[in-house]
Order: sequence, then C-alpha cells, then structure tokens
Amino acid sequence: MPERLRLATRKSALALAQSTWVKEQIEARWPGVEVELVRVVTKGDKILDVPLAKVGGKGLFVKEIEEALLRGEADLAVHSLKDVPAETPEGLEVSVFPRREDPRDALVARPGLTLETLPEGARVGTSSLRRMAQLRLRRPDLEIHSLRGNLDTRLRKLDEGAFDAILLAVAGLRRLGLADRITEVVDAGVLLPAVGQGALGIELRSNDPRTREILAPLADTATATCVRAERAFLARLEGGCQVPIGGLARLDGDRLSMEGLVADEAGRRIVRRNAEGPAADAARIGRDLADEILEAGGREILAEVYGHA
Ligand SMILES: NCc1[nH]cc(CCC(=O)O)c1CC(=O)O
Repeated sequence: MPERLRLATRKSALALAQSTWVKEQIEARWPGVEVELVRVVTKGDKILDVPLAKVGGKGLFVKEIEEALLRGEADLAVHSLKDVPAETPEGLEVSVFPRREDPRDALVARPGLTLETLPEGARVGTSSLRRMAQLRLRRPDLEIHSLRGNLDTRLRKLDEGAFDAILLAVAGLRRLGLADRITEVVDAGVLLPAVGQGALGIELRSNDPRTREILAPLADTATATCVRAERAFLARLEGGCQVPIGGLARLDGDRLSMEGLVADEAGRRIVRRNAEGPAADAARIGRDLADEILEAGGREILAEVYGHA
C-alpha cells in the first residue's frame, strides 16, 4: 500500500496546475508516496461579480482550505503566496516555498504594444489597486476598468475587445502555458509586484512532521529568504487586499535588497523606499522598511484607506 497524502486545492485552472506540479514533485522524489487532490470551493471563487477590493477580508481564497487542513481532511495545500494573509491560523504553517517563478507583472495587449506605447486613452483592465495606482502614476491618460475572473475569462474579455490591454502576473500565465500571450514583462521599477507574487507557499499542520519531511526537498532557500522579508513587510503594514501595497526582495549572494511601496488607490500619493542588509536579517529588513514607509507618509495613506485614524 502506498503512503497517501491529501492535497487540498481550489478548482481554478491555476490552482490545479500548481497543485498538480507539487503532486508530481513529491511523487518523483518519494516513490512510495501517492498524492491525492481534494477539491475545495472558497469564498473568492464564489464571488466573481464584485471587484475583490470591495468584497473585503483577507485571504478570500484561503479560509476554506485552511479549515479542511485543521479538520484533518487534507494534509497540505498549495497557495499562490500573494493570496495568503501574513498571519497563519494557530496550528497551521505556510513554511515550504519552492523556487519562485518570475515575480513581475505582464502586459497582455496587441503584439508590439508596451505600457509606454499604448495609445492615449487606451482601456486597461485590472482590479488590482496596486496595479491601478502605479499605472495611474505612470500613464494618467489611460482608462482603467475593473476586470475579475480567472485567467481564461480575463483573456477572453481582452480578445472580445472589451479592453486594449490587461495586466496579469507573469507567473500565472507561465504556469498555465500561456506565456505567449505576454506582450511586455513590466519592469519592477515601473510596476512593483505584490508581496509573494510568483512564489508558491505550501501549508501544512504544525504538528505533522511526516508531511514536513516529505516536503523538505521541494524547499528553495533563496525563495524562503526573500519571502520572509516580504511577508514581514506585509505583516507590519497589516496589508489587506484593499490597499495598494507592493514589495519585492532580491538576494545577491548573502545580501538581501528589498523595495516596497504604499500608494493611495488614485495613484496620487505613493511612498516607495529601498532597504538592504545581510540575508540572515531578512525579517528585520522587511519590518524596518515598512516602518520607514509608515513614517514617510504611509501611515496617513493606510489610515485613509482603512477608514480610521
Ligand atoms: N490574485 C489572483 C492571483 N493569484 C496569483 C496569481 C498569479 C500567480 C502568482 O502571482 O503567483 C493571480 C493572478 C494574477 O495576478 O494575474
């Protein structure tokens, strides 16, 4: 009898692609282990007609999955790390980070177009406040419209002519074999990605050493260091999905550098700062960067967006 692990997954094409990839990685390294996918529907999957920022609440795609883990109906779950809140519930941990995909955003438009060369007044679809704010700063002439749904839906709306361009994460497109739709990989200096973008986070019960042992070979140290800094940054800002926050850490040898920003959704005010230091101090670097941004005006922006002083 093979040893069985149950992997809780959402049913979206991206979630299934990511979960299947992890299943294959585990089974390739552990010939005696079989991974079974357990499908779970989350609140974020059900509410598709309202902009995500208005639905509110952190971790719209994560809660039901975590409940399945806590009830023991599944042993692990694979998340797009950027959808995972900074705080993990008692008894669970998001602690295994496979090697990160490209963290940047992609422009999908007619071939040859870039953010710079989009015609004046072009219609751009995105529901991410982070993307909106940075886009408005760079190209105030563009018309930005809300766009939700899974990747296929968004690409279809573009193809039907509802938009001249849309913005998506490079990583999701690559994982679905849709990289040929990318017309420009946007520099992080222009569109700073979301914290954790392009990375997977694997969640398990803290008291399950066997699952942790099985997952250990999938972990990538450099990715873990970068996301530690980014998630410490996010935790300090108490970032929910209603606030345009960006953060990206990079590792060069044992030096970590990180860039972060907080913006208001109109893109009128944007506070952007850099930090660097030894990789061993990743969490402190992320926290200090958040504090610096809060001091430099980020606190007022967050207070306004959250609607309290
Ligand atoms: N919020 C949706 C979401 N969550 C993760 C990805 C892409 C993959 C990733 O960033 O790891 C996407 C789609 C997108 O932003 O284009």
